[in-house]
Amino acid sequence: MTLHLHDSAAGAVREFAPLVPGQVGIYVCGATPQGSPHLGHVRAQVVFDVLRRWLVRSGYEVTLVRNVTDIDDKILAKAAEAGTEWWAHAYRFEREFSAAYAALGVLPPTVEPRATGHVPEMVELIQRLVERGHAYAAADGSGDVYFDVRSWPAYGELTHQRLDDMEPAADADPRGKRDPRDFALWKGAKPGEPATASWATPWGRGRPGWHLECSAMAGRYLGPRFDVHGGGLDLRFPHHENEQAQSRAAGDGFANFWLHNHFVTMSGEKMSKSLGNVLGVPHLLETHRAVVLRYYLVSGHYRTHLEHSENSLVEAEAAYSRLEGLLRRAAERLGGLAAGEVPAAFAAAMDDDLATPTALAVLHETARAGNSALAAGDEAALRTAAGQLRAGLDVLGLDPFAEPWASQTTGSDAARTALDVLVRARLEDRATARATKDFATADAVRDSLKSAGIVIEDTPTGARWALEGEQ
Ligand SMILES: Nc1ncnc2c1ncn2[C@@H]1O[C@H](COP(=O)(O)OP(=O)(O)OP(=O)(O)O)[C@@H](O)[C@H]1O
Ligand SMILES: [Zn+2]
Repeated sequence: MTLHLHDSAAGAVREFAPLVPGQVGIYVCGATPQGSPHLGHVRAQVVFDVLRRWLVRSGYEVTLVRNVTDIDDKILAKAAEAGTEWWAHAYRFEREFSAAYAALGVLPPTVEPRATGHVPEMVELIQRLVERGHAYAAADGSGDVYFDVRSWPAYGELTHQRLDDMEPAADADPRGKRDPRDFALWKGAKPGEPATASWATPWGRGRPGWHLECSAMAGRYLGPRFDVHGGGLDLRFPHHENEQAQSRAAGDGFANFWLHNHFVTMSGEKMSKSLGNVLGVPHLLETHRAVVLRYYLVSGHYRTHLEHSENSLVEAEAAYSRLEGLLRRAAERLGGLAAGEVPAAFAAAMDDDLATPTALAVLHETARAGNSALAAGDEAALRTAAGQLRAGLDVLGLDPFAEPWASQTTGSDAARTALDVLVRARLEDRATARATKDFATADAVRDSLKSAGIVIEDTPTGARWALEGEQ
């Protein structure tokens, strides 16, 4: 089977074929850094990071562009509230987003363009639209420039909507518009706004409309036509519909596939700053390992919502510890461990529209096979299973021996060595007690270790220990 992806524009799963053999260009809508990142924001980036890793593993060269919308009405409003410069506000939270992505093992994009650095590309795109009769300067002299939806019969094609059924675009004063559904490409500067928040254009000073930014940046780095455009489900309309309309109306083919991730939800509702039901990433990292948060995000299919609960993170910790535990024991037994090929069933699941829940189930099967091989002393089978497990986890960004996780465990490795010395001493006491048939003492040792979360397994070569959930 080859890779198949659900294309939201087609409303169906389609076979994926890159426009240029061997190369894939992906554009993912990044953050509007008006506040701190929450778990939902990170889910979106983890989803496209997994797609990228799977494409790379499948032999493609991937260019991934993720923008930062560093100028926006909400940023201006929040900065004014906080009494800071908008650009300082945006950059502060941009850094928080970068830190959250890095903490969860999201690989840096190939390039991360900021909207404010691409005004010339935006002006050029508007000019093309004006020349082709698809954009016009507002009649009220506000300096706004609008996309003329009636001039583009394909408007609505991405989300399968008819123009007549659509609501007015609420992004600017409707008085300057030819049609209330026309959306702003460019927003004229208003009195009282900071001078630094506007740029000179043929239509006067102003700042970019949100949709225009993404079209301009995608075009700059990926060209007029590219393979995949991604983002959260909430961006399908109006953001992505408008991106596609303006790029195609300007003569660009734009995205070949549209992928949309579903939400992290709480009580069934999208985790969202405006609803106030957010869990900040730094806050979650105080009580959960980053790799476990990532395991949890990957454990759901990207097209289904992921209802957050504390219990699901506890389950993720137990499930990931099982996989990690086998890898650590295998590395210990084999004196190191190389990644191998992913299991065939894992590849089939990933090719089936990134079916990560199935892919993870395959990895748990692989770990079980590894555990049996370990117990049976079959090193060849153990090497194969553990190598496959590492390869699969690497695709999901969860390989404990790869960065960023490998260096994070250095400290705990030292702690683990110390623990090993202490536990082994207790195991020797137990062995001595058993040898003298003092079973009461032997059992007391076992019980006291158990109450500390340490389980003992008696093997033909002596007793071994593991942390609960790891065995
Ligand atoms: N709860 C969520 N689950 C999954 N993805 C999300 C969630 N919230 C936002 N995203 C995605 O994160 C990316 C960056 O979003 P953006 O900065 O525009 O935030 P937003 O949607 O305005 O967030 P909020 O609703 O919290 O204000 C987008 O692709 C968006 O769809
Ligand atoms: Zn976008």
